[in-house]
Amino acid sequence: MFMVCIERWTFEIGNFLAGLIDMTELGAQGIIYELALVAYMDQAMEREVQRVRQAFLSGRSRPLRFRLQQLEALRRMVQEREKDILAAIAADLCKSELNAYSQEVITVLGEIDFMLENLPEWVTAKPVKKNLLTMMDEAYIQPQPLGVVLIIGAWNYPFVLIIQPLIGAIAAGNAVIIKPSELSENTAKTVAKLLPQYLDQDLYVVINGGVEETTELLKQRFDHIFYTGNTAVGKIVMEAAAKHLTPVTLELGGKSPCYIDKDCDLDIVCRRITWGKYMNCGQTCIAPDYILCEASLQSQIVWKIKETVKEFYGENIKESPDYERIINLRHFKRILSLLEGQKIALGGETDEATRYIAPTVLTDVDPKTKVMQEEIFGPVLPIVPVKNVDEAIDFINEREKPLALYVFSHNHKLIKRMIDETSSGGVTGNDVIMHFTLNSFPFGGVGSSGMGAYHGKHSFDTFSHQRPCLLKSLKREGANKLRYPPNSQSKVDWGKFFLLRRFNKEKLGLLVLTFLGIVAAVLVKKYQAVLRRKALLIFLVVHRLRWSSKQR
Ligand SMILES: NC(=O)c1ccc[n+]([C@@H]2O[C@H](COP(=O)([O-])OP(=O)(O)OC[C@H]3O[C@@H](n4cnc5c(N)ncnc54)[C@H](O)[C@@H]3O)[C@@H](O)[C@H]2O)c1
Ligand SMILES: CCCCCCC=O
Repeated sequence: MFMVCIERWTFEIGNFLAGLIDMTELGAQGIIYELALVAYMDQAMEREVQRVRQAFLSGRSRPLRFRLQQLEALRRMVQEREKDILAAIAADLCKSELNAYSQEVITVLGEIDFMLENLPEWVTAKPVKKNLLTMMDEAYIQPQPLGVVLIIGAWNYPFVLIIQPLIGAIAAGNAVIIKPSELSENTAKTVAKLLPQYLDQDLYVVINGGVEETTELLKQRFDHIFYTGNTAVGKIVMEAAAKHLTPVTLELGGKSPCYIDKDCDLDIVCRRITWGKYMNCGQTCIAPDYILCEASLQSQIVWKIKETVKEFYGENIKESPDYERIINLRHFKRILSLLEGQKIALGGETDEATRYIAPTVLTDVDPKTKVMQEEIFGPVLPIVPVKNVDEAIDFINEREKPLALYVFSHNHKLIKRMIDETSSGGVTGNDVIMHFTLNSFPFGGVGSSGMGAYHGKHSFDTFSHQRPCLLKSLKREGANKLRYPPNSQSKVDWGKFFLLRRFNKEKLGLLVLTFLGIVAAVLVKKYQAVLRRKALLIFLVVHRLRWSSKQR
């Protein structure tokens, strides 16, 4: 109905404009038709967000029992439809089902189990310390859902990057709109098909689409936006969120450095780096982006990575089920352009038809070249020689704060120093990627690699409002006189005493006396009858004794 109206309106205005601005009738109508489509999409998005908001306002996402049921249903979905999910990821990234399971499904199942186990404790109100003014009151923090949350996912781990934040948002009692990446379209379609079969259809909704749809979606009002993707779009998301003062979590990227100290076991170091760098064909947000080491280590590192690549992927890497492909031609060409003018010490073979790029290492890389100016997000590993750890630290600190930092050394003090003197979203010493797997850690960036964090309890906190609740009684009004006008020096002094904890002996003595007086008054009131009986008895005994003595 709305569309029909828009079309008629388009036709009229189009004709009018064609005459007015001397354009062909068709051209003007075309422009207006486009505008009308945008308006239509805008309305459709608004209606969809309204529908989800109504569901949230019904209150049914809040009870603990409901949240646990939905998380259990999500777990059932992952278990029962595992084949569909793995097939979709495989189709998007040319990934084996075993790898898709280990990299995405295990993480999701682990996160759901962790939530189910801990949620009953997390949702309960937590009492807080009180001060002298509130010691008779009830004071606690009650975590509450934020409302309607928008989750925008990236394509490189297309399942876990939308489902893991969804778990946190459900656990915290929110309604959720999920916008998967359009680049991993098979996973996007599968999630859109499966979620409504298992979860509440009005509270948790998938909206698929590209930049245009996301732009329209971002015009709507949300209570939180959780975005995963590149830094440039992160800025667009934050700008859109600012219009409604919506808080954001931005899970972005960056160039994660990897420093190799000469005091280490290079065989082990290179095996770990090879695993983390070429997993998912280098398309991992926390993959080591480049290596910093002394120039003399380069040739050994190249040799050992070469041996490990052979061990992991065999002689014919293209045939390996463990080696993925680049997501699309645009990214394929972008990565190839980073190789221009570089010394390729390993790999470099490519095949455009299958978007294959071999595991590649570049040596003696000049920091001013293109490969060191942007996040690589592909299987290319530059080695930048530095003189020592001091130079490595300076190198890192002169650049944007990365999402991850890796340091390899037998020297524990050197690792600690590197941690103390640099900044990054997270750190793993003597390994790569692994800090992502520990759900007691907050996962997120800092500076240009992002803001906010998630995983486990950190997800629950991200999607909750920590609401301070103070419950006072309508009695004890006398004590409140202190804060009511007219103010006086004495009131300020008492305020200082109660709130600043600067104990003034004189005032404290007075307070103790007052307190003892109150205790005495209470005791007297409580034991009034007994005291009266005792006093009467004493009086009678004394009287009787005096009377007896007089008789004698
Ligand atoms: N920190 C993390 O957890 C994490 C995880 C994965 C990827 N990343 C980072 O993400 C980047 C790769 O992802 P990507 O950005 O190529 O993914 P992408 O192209 O899938 O984009 C991410 C999302 O943003 C939306 N989007 C794209 N352009 C937009 C626009 N102009 N306006 C509004 N929305 C838009 C897309 O529809 C998609 O849902 C890398 O930098 C990587 O390091 C970070
Ligand atoms: C082992 C899974 C790593 C997922 C990292 C997410 C960022 O790309």
